[in-house]
Amino acid sequence: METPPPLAEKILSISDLERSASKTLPAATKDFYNSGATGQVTVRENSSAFQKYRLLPRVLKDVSGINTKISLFDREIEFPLSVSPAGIQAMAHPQGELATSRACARMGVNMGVSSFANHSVEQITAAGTEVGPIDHVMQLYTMTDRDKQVRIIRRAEAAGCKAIFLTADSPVLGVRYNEWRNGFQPPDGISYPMLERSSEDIRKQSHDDGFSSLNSDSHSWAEVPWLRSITKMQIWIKGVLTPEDVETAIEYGCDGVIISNHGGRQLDETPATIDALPACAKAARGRIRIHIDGGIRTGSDIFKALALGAECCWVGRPMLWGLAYDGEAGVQLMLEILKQDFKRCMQLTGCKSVSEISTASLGLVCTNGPLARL
Ligand SMILES: Cc1cc2nc3c(=O)[nH]c(=O)nc-3n(C[C@H](O)[C@H](O)[C@H](O)COP(=O)(O)O)c2cc1C
Ligand SMILES: O=C(O)C(=O)c1ccccc1
Repeated sequence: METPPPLAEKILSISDLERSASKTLPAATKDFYNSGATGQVTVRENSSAFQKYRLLPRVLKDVSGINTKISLFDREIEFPLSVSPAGIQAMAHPQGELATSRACARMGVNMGVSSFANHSVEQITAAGTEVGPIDHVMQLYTMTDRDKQVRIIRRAEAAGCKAIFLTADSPVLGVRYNEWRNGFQPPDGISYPMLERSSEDIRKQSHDDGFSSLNSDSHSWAEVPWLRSITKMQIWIKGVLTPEDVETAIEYGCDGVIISNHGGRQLDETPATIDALPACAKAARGRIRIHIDGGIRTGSDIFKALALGAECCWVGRPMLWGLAYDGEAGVQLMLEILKQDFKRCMQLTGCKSVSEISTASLGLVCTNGPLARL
């Protein structure tokens, strides 16, 4: 067997990682991971919308002994970031979710387990826990087979997951031209153990048909009391974009919401999550936890999201690029880049702890005129 070439490139940023990973992945996998829905408007805007904000540093502030930590699920994580649940990680690296879990544990952040993971929740939580303290959450869709859904919940509980992330933005998959053009299917040998689907089962259907045969488009808020009646895990709603739905999540007694448009992969032309965040955070008035994902690629993106009212950010594709680049070490590198970048951003804006990050450090770029204060 040939030895692989040394990792020659210097990876300093998440865009370096994206570039490198996109070269190594097969075209259909790269398209599946990187694309958004329909016209690609939201996937692009998720990242570009951060650019309307500028940072306003306060100078000559003592930032020695800076603390980037936040509390989540009864313990501290190293900085306000975790890894979103994303399916089919074994296409990026054979170790897939096991490598992600180990890297998250090594870096002191948490991880979401997709119900379309290629390893079981038991294996994934064990892999991380062997390395260090880490909390996992189990992502769920509303499924056609309720008994199967209950089995997933019981397995997640037994494996120590702290929360269910109910993905609420996907009664059906979004319009994914790339998948249809490429006839996208996961490669042979890949299974979905949480969904009890073997590699042979998966290859009998398109990804789109497989998704809709497992998940139900008759989902509703009634899912929440049902989940509450069968589990003590926290219940979070993933995919909220409006203050109205924040209010509803509060009425239903949910523990948190993820302001998310599924990385622009579901309904295109939804707002960038950083643009949806302020109204959602305002509606929450501290009554429910507000987290965000979508387009976060730098430390200043994390900083801006916190300033605008999020408690914590999550990243999806950067983890997949890290995995494709170098497995566990690649995901660790991705997290290290974001952690160091966020820390520098705090130091240079003059914020010594996360609680000091507020709109006082942000300005809004106006096309004609000076920076608007928030
Ligand atoms: C390849 C891929 C697979 C995903 N699979 C799931 C999934 O199984 N369940 C889910 O709720 N979200 C899934 N997501 C959405 C992520 O959880 C997250 O919302 C999104 O990736 C965040 O945007 P970002 O990739 O720009 O960071 C997936 C995203 C990608 C890119
Ligand atoms: O592609 C996605 O966004 C997604 O949610 C998903 C669903 C099933 C398997 C893999 C990814």
